[in-house]
Amino acid sequence: MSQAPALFSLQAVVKRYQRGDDVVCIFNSLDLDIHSGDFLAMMGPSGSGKSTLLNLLGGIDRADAGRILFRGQAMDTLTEAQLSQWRARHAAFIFQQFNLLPMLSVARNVELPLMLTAMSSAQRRERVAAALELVGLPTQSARLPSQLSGGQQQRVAIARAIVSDTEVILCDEPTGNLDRHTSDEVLQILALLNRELGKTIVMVTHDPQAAAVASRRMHLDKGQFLALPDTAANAARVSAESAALVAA
Ligand SMILES: Nc1ncnc2c1ncn2[C@@H]1O[C@H](COP(=O)(O)OP(=O)(O)OP(=O)(O)O)[C@@H](O)[C@H]1O
Repeated sequence: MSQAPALFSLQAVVKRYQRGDDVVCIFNSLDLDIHSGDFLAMMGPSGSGKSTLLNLLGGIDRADAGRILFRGQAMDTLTEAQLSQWRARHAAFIFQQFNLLPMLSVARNVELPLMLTAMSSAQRRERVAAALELVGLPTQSARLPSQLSGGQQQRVAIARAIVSDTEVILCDEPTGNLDRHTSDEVLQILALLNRELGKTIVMVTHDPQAAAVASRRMHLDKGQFLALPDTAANAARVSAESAALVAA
């Protein structure tokens, strides 16, 4: 029986940046498979290339050499317009700074990714309401981002990321601006999206407690990944989930 291809397969990926007269090599030959349903936490020193990798996965940046396959199809052959279409259908981003538009209401911020689709305004309203419900903010739709706490703003950003129902969510330090309690709330929502809706999540984080929520942890250093062992807490969670699945 043939095995389904990885969702993302990075093969001998090279990424370099020009810095003044120098060329800095971020990835010399990076290999990585990410599977559908993974919740992958990426850790590593500042400047090791974690955000660069998210940008490569999200089609915002391109590799200088090597291949990035999505479901077995090469992303590097796509034109810029095709890449934008691919992003709209397959990948959403969540950032440390939330990146909400301050002059738009919560509902309008969440609706933005749908404005490029053929959906009617009634369909868009329905989707926005469902997304805000899912992140626990059903009554905040008319407010402006500045009227919300940091944790609530990040939940709006999560609603915006899920409103198009993309299968991949790419998170760059999603809890970097939040206190512990609020971070935990945001992480629980991400875990729920992964567990209940099957979203594939790739999360860059410096926070070991955030990484512990993921099902797979990797450490990026000097252009290569090391898999990190499961924590006891995570192993217990995975085993409880497996037991629940077996019982179902
Ligand atoms: N567009 C760019 N042009 C030039 N250099 C860049 C560009 N983007 C990133 N870099 C450099 O590439 C390296 C990796 O950057 P990246 O942001 O991916 O690291 P990171 O691991 O996410 O860091 P941090 O944890 O501090 O966010 C850094 O040295 C950065 O300065």
